[in-house]
Amino acid sequence: MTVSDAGLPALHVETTPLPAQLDDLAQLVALVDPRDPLFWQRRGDGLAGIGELVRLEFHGPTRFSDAAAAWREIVQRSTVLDPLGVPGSGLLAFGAFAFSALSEQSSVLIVPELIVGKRDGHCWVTRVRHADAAASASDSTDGVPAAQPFGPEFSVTLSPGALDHAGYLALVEEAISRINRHEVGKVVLARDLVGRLPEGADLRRVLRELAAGYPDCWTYAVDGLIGSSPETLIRAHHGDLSARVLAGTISRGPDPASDLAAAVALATSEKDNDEHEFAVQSLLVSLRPHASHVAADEVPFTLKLPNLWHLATDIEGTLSDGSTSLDLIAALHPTAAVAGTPTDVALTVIDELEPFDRGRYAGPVGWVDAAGDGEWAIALRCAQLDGRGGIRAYAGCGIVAESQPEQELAESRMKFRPMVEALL
Ligand SMILES: C=C(O[C@H]1C=CC=C(C(=O)O)[C@@H]1O)C(=O)O
Repeated sequence: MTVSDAGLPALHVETTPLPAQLDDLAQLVALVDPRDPLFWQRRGDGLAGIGELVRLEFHGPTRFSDAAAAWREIVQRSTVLDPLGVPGSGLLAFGAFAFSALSEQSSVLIVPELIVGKRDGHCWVTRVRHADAAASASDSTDGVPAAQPFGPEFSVTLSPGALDHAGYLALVEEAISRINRHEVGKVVLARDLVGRLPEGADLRRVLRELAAGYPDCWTYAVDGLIGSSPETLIRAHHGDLSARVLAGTISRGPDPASDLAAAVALATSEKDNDEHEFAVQSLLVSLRPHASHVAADEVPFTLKLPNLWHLATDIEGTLSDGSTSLDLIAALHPTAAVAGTPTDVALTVIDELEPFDRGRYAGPVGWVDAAGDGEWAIALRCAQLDGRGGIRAYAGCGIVAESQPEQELAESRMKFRPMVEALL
């Protein structure tokens, strides 16, 4: 953490309901910083963060518990006036966590100065300041700040990074050999694409493309991590918990008949159902100590996205131990959808085989509020910006005994599509 416990701030937070004036999704995304956006959105509801009032960084194996402890302390010291009480109103921090305890990349919690939110027909603005700072003149105006016009269009071509196609095929072959030697049951292996953003690129354009193209996914931007994820790691609201596990993938068909055939092939594929079951079980095992009444459908459903079909299982439960959503992501990460099974062996294999640091790819991304409630996705279909124009996108595939390297390469290409197309 960059701030010692003693240095954790006391905040004054005030949410003001707004007349429903944010009907248009473009308006919400237009509010964020074009170069360093803080953003969270799904199905037209979302949160735009403006300004960075508090930034906490964490590293290593204690990154989640340090973040949970720091957040508890900040909440305890702060005053929150929130007459609305809907998910996302009041005090909140956006967060993004590194996948690996060994990552060089920091994990962050960021409290914006201003949050504009839209949820279930409610719109609001939340203003946050240090408790000992005088309220500024703008605090007395209840409106939404004016959006800056969008910058010029730009295009970024992504090309293979640390791992080219041949390299990825070899990696998958190696993973299959290890699975056949019973060293590991399933392992998720990723590859990367790299590119350069033009000077001054307006990232709101990328977010707008992602949100419009993937409205049922979580479109996010936190500290240069940008993407659109279909996978909900955990949502916590007043004790109700929900998660969506995804694993098992097939390409969309080019016409209705072949598209339906693809969905049926996925739903009946032993390989994909095995891969999926690993992921569901890993989430259930990690969630049960914190929840009662945990329920999951017995058979996965096929989730249709614009670029592919996934096998999906929705899980619900009731929080039983007072954990915050930060405690829960600590318990659930990494699921078998992004690591493998058994988790510790899969992590070692990933570490040995992948020739790059995953950074925050496949880590939790989302937000936490003053009650500890929050929404956290798994950071998939994403890219990380390095602040100097460099951009690195990631996509991975669950490898099991029946995997075919060429098919996994093709699958990773489909998973890159959201970012590749949003940057074009
Ligand atoms: C690891 C990724 O996807 C996971 C989520 C859904 C389906 C997956 C699969 O079928 O392999 C992966 O487990 C990724 O998109 O980079």
